[in-house]
Amino acid sequence: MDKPKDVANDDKPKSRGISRRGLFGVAGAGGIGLAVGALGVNAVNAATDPKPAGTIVDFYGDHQAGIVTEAQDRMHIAAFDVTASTRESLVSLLKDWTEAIAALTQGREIGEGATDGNYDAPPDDTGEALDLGASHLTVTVGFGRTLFEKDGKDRYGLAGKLPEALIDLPHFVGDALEEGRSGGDLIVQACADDPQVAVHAVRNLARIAFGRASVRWSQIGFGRTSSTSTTQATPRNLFGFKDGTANLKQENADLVNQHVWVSDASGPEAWMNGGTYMVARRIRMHIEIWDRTSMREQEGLIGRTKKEGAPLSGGGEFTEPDFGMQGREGPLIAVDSHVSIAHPNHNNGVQMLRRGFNYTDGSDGLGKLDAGLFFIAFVVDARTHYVPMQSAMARNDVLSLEYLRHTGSGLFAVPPGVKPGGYLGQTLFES
Ligand SMILES: C=CC1=C(C)c2cc3[nH]c(cc4nc(cc5[nH]c(cc1n2)c(C)c5CCC(=O)O)C(CCC(=O)O)=C4C)c(C)c3C=C
Ligand SMILES: [Fe+2]
Repeated sequence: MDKPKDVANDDKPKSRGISRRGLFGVAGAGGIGLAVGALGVNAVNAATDPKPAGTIVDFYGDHQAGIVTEAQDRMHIAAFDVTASTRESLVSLLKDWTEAIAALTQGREIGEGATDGNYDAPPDDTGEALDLGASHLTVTVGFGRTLFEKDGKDRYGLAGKLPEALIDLPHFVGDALEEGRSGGDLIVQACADDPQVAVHAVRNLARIAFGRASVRWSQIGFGRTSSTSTTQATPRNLFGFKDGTANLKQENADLVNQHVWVSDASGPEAWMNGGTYMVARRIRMHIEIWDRTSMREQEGLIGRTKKEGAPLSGGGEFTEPDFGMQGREGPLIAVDSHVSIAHPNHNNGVQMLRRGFNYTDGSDGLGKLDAGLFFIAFVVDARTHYVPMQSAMARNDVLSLEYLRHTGSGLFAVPPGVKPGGYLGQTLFES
């Protein structure tokens, strides 16, 4: 099946003027796979009017949106396995995605729209986001290690451009990773105010990818667990604690430049300048056990108060923790508490930009909620900014040891932002 679909994409008309009737006329002979593959080719050349600017996050810029831009409340993230048989076909996918994302993030319909196309063909846009506006949609795209090299094969001539920082994350103590929730050649993180807008974006990008990439895993997140701007209130995670208090915030550009954006890559890695690395971990939380844990123990495990999110050493939510302050039985913030283990003072000064989401996927076979935190962090280098902290947590953080289980994992190189007329990943393919 791979070949005909690729042929459909690789043989795409050079002129954008081809009619959908023509495309589907050809597709009719080749079956539905060809039809949808062809749709992806021509998916975004007719645009409806942009929605009011108030809910639009600019897609174009030096960096991709969806990183330091204000964290929205809803997310749909999907990893893809690339099935394209040529480099050209992969590039055509990234170009089609770029055009589609530029439209979607402005609240525009894809292609000829959800209702205005050929009456005898499936609509270009699936339609469920009609009337919902842009909803602050951001779509952030990244590349997994396997895009560069898979099973010893350099499928797309990218092996020489594999950044050293795009490692296979090591196994951490207690990891219970599921293959079907881990890895992927491409990642697409769609965040929005409205869940249907985020789901619509991923669904339509998957549709455009048909024949060139297929969804490997996906996750819906329903509530943000971080703030990325000082203008945002700190949300709560499913343990009921404020999460994101000490997060890196967009207003602190110096720290963001130091800890998030790649700026000194050179030679074959220069394409990553302006980019970053996304760590994604699906972390199941043992909600039922937590709910039977005393308030004293809950606060001790986190190292902050539940109500205000203030450090147990005193002050308000944004007071710096004082790890030396002693109580009757030792430090007020326990050395094995989560914030102590995660604090930059105990991690060589490193910080990360967390942008995770609460999730629930119903209940497991034992009647327990399959719920937790889909952890996402953006870092300049996971080798310095994630692996040591996660190793320490996996070994010493009582919260992690007793209440958390990592079930999914991924590390992705997120290329720089797109300039008008350019496409996602252009620096990788054209440098
Ligand atoms: C390896 C990195 C981290 C993982 C994994 C992680 C999981 C995780 N965290 C919470 C709840 C909270 N985390 C908080 C702070 C915090 N967490 C990390 C890193 C990881 N967390 C950092 C770097 C920090 C900031 C530390 C600091 O500088 O003080 C907090 C406190 C509030 C806050 O600052 O955000 C909570 C609460 C859960 C529930 C969880 C996995 C499910
Ligand atoms: Fe944390």
